Amino acid sequence: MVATVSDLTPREQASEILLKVENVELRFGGVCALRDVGFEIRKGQIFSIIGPNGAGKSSMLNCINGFYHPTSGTLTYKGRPRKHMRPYVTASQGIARTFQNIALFKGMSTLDNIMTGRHLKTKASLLENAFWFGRARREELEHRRFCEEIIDFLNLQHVRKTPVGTLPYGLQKRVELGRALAAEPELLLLDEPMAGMNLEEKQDMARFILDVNDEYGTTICLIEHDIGVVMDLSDRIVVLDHGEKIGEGTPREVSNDPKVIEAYLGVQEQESA
Ligand SMILES: Nc1ncnc2c1ncn2[C@@H]1O[C@H](COP(=O)(O)OP(=O)(O)OP(=O)(O)O)[C@@H](O)[C@H]1O
Repeated sequence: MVATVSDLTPREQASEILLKVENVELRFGGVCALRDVGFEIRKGQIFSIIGPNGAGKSSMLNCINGFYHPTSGTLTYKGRPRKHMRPYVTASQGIARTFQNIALFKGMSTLDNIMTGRHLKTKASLLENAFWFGRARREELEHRRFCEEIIDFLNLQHVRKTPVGTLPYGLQKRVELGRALAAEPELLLLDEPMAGMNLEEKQDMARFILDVNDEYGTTICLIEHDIGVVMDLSDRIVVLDHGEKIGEGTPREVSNDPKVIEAYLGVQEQESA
């Protein structure tokens, strides 16, 4: 199926390509999760991937952060094509992500969970860390200061010492965002950050995503089923269906694309009616 791809706005053209996905195919035995998928994410964009259940959205994020390896095709990040890259390598190159299902240490506090996002920034040796002297001590104080800034930024001060397992769902999702931000990502992958949230929690999360993009300059790749949120937040959207790209463009272009309406948006409307 040939997807409609619209022109970029002048602002998008002016910013460089951070991630280029070309002809990516991903197979699990007989299941083709992604087939010939391609798109570009430019620096500073909020880029969304949408589509029905099983369309291949999470598989795409998993390819970007190195959790899955495409069967064929290329991913080029910051100008360098890469193959078979492990998640810790992609993380060290500035790609962070949150998960569809919350993946936090439930018994640990908000601050300690966010601190775990700093571990790739640690340079002190095992010995220095074991005895907490010299570089280890200095680093931990710097990391703590950085994480406290994130806590302020995300309005989590009132729960900074609370074990995250006792927090309401919306706040846990916010802590997960904080942990991803602690890694100072250039590209932040958000897998359904609003799933299971009430309206107020969604509005808060949408505001934080915009603030992260605006204040930290972080490029964001978002998967989200709430179409209203996607249309409000995104600079550009790619639409997948059965592993194939069926549309791409601005929110307005995508929402007027007959193929996208037939495969996804029309169904969404019927479901919410
Ligand atoms: N590890 C895996 N092993 C086998 N099949 C997989 C695996 N991961 C994904 N798939 C299959 O790939 C296809 C795409 O799944 P994926 O989770 O990427 O879709 P999705 O668009 O994220 O769906 P949802 O919106 O429901 O999360 C599905 O058919 C799924 O069953």
